Amino acid sequence: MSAEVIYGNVLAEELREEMKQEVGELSKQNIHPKLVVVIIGEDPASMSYVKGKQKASEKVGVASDLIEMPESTSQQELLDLIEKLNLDDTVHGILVQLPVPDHIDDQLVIEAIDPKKDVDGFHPSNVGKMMTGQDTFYPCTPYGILVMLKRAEIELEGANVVIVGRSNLVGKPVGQLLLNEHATVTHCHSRTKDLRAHTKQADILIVAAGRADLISGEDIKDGAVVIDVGVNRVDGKLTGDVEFESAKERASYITPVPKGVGPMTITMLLHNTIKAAKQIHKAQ
Ligand SMILES: Nc1nc(=O)c2c([nH]1)NC[C@@H]1CN(c3ccc(C(=O)N[C@@H](CCC(=O)O)C(=O)O)cc3)C=[N+]21
Repeated sequence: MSAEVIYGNVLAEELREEMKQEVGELSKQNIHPKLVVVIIGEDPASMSYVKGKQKASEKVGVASDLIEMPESTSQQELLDLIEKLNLDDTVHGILVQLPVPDHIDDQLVIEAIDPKKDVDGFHPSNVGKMMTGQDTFYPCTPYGILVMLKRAEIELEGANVVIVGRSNLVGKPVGQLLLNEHATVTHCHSRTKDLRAHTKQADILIVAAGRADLISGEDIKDGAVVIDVGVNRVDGKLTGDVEFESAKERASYITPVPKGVGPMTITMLLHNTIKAAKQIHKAQ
């Protein structure tokens, strides 16, 4: 078998076209969705994602401001900036690019963002809503994965989903979203005994461990759906957590890196920003 490749960039393009129409409609009601991205320090990888966000926003017609702060920014300065953005009625979405430098407590930063503007879906209030099956901002990468699976018409109800990685950004929330869709979810991580025994059982395998080539063809079941969330730089090239060529031979569907989950993450960020603007202005 050779898997069908799910190109996130193609789906992202379609969704962005739809969102562009919606932004056009909103502008007639004098609503202009605006995202502010805050980045601290000059990590080249972070800068590259942030540039992607700026470009996509422009295409969709979402205003996107970038605030670049030096590595030496104090925690209080950052919290003050967030407070100012919380109170600014023209700002609908606030994203602080993670990771932040070590001298800043990331959880404090996440909790400082007004949950109504928390387009990353990281605030405990929004995480709690997601966990209890309420409508809220879902974290962008998990939400992007859910949309990809649904668009490919992959059966989620009763599916054995195995997730490798348990971060607050991806592993934990993607499991929650798929549990809400009635999947049977197993979370694996660095302390899991016999990882392969688990991954081999997966109808849908989601790999978000941050280790290049952690998973290869021998680790997956014939006909599995493989979602690669890895973003590793190896010799300057972006690569996933899945050894693509061998996995592709076994899988029914597979996402590549790049052009897979990444572009969908950005798309769902714009979706959340539009949603925030509508909710703040109580638009239809
Ligand atoms: N508060 C916060 N929210 C985030 O959502 C967040 C974050 N911090 N910190 C970093 C991670 C990583 N992330 C990516 C988004 C898009 C691509 C993406 O579009 N990648 C392209 C290629 C980009 C390239 O070539 O560099 C692709 O996969 O095709 C990748 C990674 C969002 N993150």
